[in-house]
Amino acid sequence: MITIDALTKRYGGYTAVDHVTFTARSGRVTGFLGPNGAGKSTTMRAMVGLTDPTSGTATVLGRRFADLPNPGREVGVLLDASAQHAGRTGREILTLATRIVGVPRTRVDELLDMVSLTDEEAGRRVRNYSLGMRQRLGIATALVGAPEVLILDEPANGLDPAGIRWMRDLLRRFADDGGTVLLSSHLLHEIEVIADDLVVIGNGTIVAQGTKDELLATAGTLVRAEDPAALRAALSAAGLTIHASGSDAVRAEADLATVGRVAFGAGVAVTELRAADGAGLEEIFLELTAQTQREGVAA
Ligand SMILES: Nc1ncnc2c1ncn2[C@@H]1O[C@H](COP(=O)(O)OP(=O)(O)OP(=O)(O)O)[C@@H](O)[C@H]1O
Repeated sequence: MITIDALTKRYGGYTAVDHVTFTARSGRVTGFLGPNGAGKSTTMRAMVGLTDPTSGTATVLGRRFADLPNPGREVGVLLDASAQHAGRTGREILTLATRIVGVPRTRVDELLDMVSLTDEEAGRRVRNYSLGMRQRLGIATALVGAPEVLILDEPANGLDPAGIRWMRDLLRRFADDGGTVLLSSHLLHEIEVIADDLVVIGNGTIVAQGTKDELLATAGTLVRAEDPAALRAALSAAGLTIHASGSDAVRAEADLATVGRVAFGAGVAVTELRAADGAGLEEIFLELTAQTQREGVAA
């Protein structure tokens, strides 16, 4: 379990993280989601003692990271897959990690197997690794001490679709065995298939959190009609909050039955009616974090 309580980090007059509070629970994969510069890395660095909070606390398994007796046995950390020594081979890096954490060298082959790096790949220097291979090696390094908690910053970066599926299965098994997983991403699609819970950060503050299912439910209903203007008018007249979705569809903040009834009552012929699901969640994410989007995405 990871507990973040009113965590604030200021750099001079700039507040990078502002009273952030959330919990990543054991047995769950928690996705930490936010656009570039939202404060994800700063929060994660504070969790593992690399950044001193200005105020507030971050604890892992009930203790500050610095107070854990052998952190490598309790918490696996991957903050930057490119931070490994480029001149060492993958096997050398893992062997060193086993010595630091204090586990038998035989663990290296188990780990290589776990992250699907072949013997030949493990013998190459890291400077010749693709980003995806670096991520696999980084995840293997995080797993060296068979920790209870995993903290991974953008671990899906550089992974191809098969790699993302592999990581999802690995993290799922880890959580199903009772582990706690916190992983960050600025891409909703990467995280929504993996995460059970979501914490959304924008501009240094938490803008939404809950189970993925809860957040999906708030995504509402996607509806399309032959006459979009009549549909919008009917939904608005019924007091529903609506958002444009694509060129002519509408996302309404209401359940399927309500939206269907309103359209039927107004005599509007509907051509599509479904739960807004992932696409809706993406819109919510963009709306919630709109102020922090450099590209100025409209809410
Ligand atoms: N050492 C520092 N000094 C000053 N500002 C910093 C420092 N570290 C981070 N920041 C600022 O704090 C804000 C949050 O940065 P952070 O790296 O936590 O964001 P992020 O959500 O991880 O973004 P990304 O998805 O781009 O990695 C940014 O505006 C960043 O410029």
